[in-house]
Parts: sequence; C-alpha cells; structure tokens
Amino acid sequence: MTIQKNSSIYGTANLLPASKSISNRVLIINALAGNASQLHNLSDANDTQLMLRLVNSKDRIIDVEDAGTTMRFLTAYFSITNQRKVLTGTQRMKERPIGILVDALRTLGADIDYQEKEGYPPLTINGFNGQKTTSLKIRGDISSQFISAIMMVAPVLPQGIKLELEGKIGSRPYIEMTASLMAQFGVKTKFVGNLITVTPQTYTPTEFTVESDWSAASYWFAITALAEKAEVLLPRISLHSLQGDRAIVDIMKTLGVEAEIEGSQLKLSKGSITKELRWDFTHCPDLAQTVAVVCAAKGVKGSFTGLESLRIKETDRITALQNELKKIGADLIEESSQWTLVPTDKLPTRVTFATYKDHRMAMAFAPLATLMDVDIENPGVVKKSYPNYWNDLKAVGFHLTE
Ligand SMILES: O=C(O)C1=C[C@@H](OP(=O)(O)O)[C@@H](O)[C@H](O)C1
Ligand SMILES: C=C(OP(=O)(O)O)C(=O)O
Repeated sequence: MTIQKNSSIYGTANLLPASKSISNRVLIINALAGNASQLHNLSDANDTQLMLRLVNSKDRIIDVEDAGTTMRFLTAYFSITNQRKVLTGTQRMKERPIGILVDALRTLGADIDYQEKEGYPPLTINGFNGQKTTSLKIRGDISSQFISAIMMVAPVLPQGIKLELEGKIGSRPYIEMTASLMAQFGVKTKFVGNLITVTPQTYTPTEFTVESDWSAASYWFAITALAEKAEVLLPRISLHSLQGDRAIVDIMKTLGVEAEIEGSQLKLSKGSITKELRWDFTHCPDLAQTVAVVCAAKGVKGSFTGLESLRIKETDRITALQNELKKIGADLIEESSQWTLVPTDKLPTRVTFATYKDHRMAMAFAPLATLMDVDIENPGVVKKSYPNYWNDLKAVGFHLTE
C-alpha cells in the first residue's frame, strides 16, 4: 500500500479505537461477574474481538492468534475456573514466554502442560485441583500481563492471595489499571510497594464505557510532530486516563506537539521541538516505536532506556526498528541496556517499510508520509489494535492506494 506525501494534515481521527487493554480486562472481569455487566464501546481491535468470542467459548481449542493479553488473561481465567482447554496461537505467540505465569498458576493449584516447548504456548489446561497456597512470588520484569492475569482471578480464589513482585517491575501502569478496573467492579486490592493483596470477594456487574486507546492516539501525535502544518482532533480521550500511554503527551511536548482539551476532544497542534530526548520506556513500551520514528526523522538525538521487553512483543521490535530506521538513514545503537537514536541528516523521497507482522511497525512508520512517499508492506496488520487506522489517515487528507 502506498501513502502519498502530504505535509499539511487537518481533521479528526474519528475511528480511534477504544482501549484494547481496558476492553480485555473488563471482559475477563465481566465473565467472573456472571456476564451480567453492560459494557459499552468495547474495542474493535482484533485482540478484543478474540477475547469477546473466546472468554465464554465452549470449544476445547482456543486460538488467541497474536493477542498477548488474550493468551495470558485466558490462561489464568480458564485455569482458575477449572475449564479444560488447549490454548494456542500464531507461530510468534509460540515464541512469546508464558512460563512465569504457568509456574505461578501451578503453584496455586492449576494443572497445566506444555504441548511443545517448555515455557511457551501452546498449553493444555487440565483444570484446578483446589487452592494450594495463598502467597506467591512472581517476577515483574518480563511481562506485567502475568501479574494482571493473576490479580483478576484472585478474588474468586477461596483464600485470596498475597502476590509479591520480584525484581524490576515493568509496565507498572498496566498493573495499576487492573487494580483500578477491579475496583470499578466492586473488588478491592491493596498494592503497596511490591506486594499486591487480594482477599476473596465477589465482582459486582456494572455498567461501564471503555475510553479511547492512548497507544493508538500516539500515532496522531507523531503525525502532528512530523507534518509541516497540522491540527488534529482526537475524540473521547481523557488526560486523566488509566492508560500509562497517556505519557505520549509529555514526550511529544518536547517533540513539538501541543495537546489541549476542547470539549470532549483533544486538539493536537504544532509546538516547538528540542534537539535531544531522554526517555525511559519501562512503563510505556508500546510508545517506543512511535517516538523512535519521530526522533529519527526530526533530527532529535534519543537516549532511551527500558526497551528490553520490546524483544518479546509481536516481533523483536528492537531489530525491526533498527532495520527500518536504517532505510531513512537513522540508527538505533544498543549499548548495555541503553539505546542511542542517531537521527538522519537526509531523508529519502520514497521508502518501503516492512512490518514484521507487528501492527505497531506499520502504524509507527506510516506518519513518515508527512515527509516522503511511503509504502507499507502487509498493511492489514493494523487490525490487531486499530483496524480503522488507514481510513482515519484518509479522513485527515492522506491519499492511500493499494
Ligand atoms: O496489560 C496490558 O494490557 C499490556 C501490557 C503491556 O505488556 P507487558 O506487560 O508485557 O509489557 C503492553 O505492552 C501490552 O500492549 C498491553
Ligand atoms: C505488545 C502488544 O500487545 P500484546 O502483548 O497484548 O500482544 C501491543 O499491543 O503492542
């Protein structure tokens, strides 16, 4: 697919999706609350559509495709609700670790086997043999999704749980989001230091509306930063969000984007840009690609930390970024847990970007069409989190051809 260069961008990202992280949590919580909640504005992201279909499925084989939260949350949900299931996914899903979650669930009393490689999907869940312990230790540095998965099922355990997070904690706002959503469905958790305590409680069915997705919004900040002239409106988005990726407001302020609330919308417009950005992505890993591309094209030197988890997402995002940034003359150099982004000094006029079966590679590189003609391989990948991305680009004036 080709996106023709357009450096003046005006309009509304009307089809901005609802948060897939919030949607997938409320779907698990709702299932534990007897499916009696009224849920509004669930995300049209494929990850959420999968969760919607699979959480109450009677099928034995559950294919989560490439949806990480769906895989991790359903593993805990089916285990604790004593359902016999086989959980599988794409080839990439079979390379994304799940051993830490399986070990924790086994310690709790779940009977789970690996079908292929130890520590990775596919899994066979054979049921739950009664709660064996009330205290668990779990590493916090591989994926917060393991922690969220256990937290959500914890109140239905006969004796509740004390979960001690070990080592560095990554993606902490996602853990806080889990606690906050549990509270909105009537379940209290205590999260103090590295200890999460959940007593046995019952979820209350609730009416709940999902807000727009901040990770999806990040691409609109990138477009505004990169364009010569821009004014973009984002609907149904809150600055006081549960989503840690609202950090994009602060990051992009230094990269030349002003964001101000106008009624129920957020208005993005051009501001002034710095020469250097230092940022730790430990708690907002999904923003890294968006920010790296903007720095690379705008002549901003980046000093980044907290990118470790990018290696185990939809693709190895570090390698994918390094390969594709090279095509515009930029480098991402890794040196002992520090990454230096060396921006380009001369942009090409046309580039084809590979997307590595990763929605965020497609969505993060497309904004470069404000500066050059861009070809995107496998544009359909965006359906994982933002199926209407290309239509939204058209709505603000980009010209796209197959
Ligand atoms: O809990 C969630 O909804 C998510 C947590 C993050 O993953 P990690 O905890 O693996 O960093 C994030 O990258 C992912 O897109 C969604
Ligand atoms: C990492 C992501 O998702 P998941 O881990 O849920 O597949 C993402 O959406 O960028």
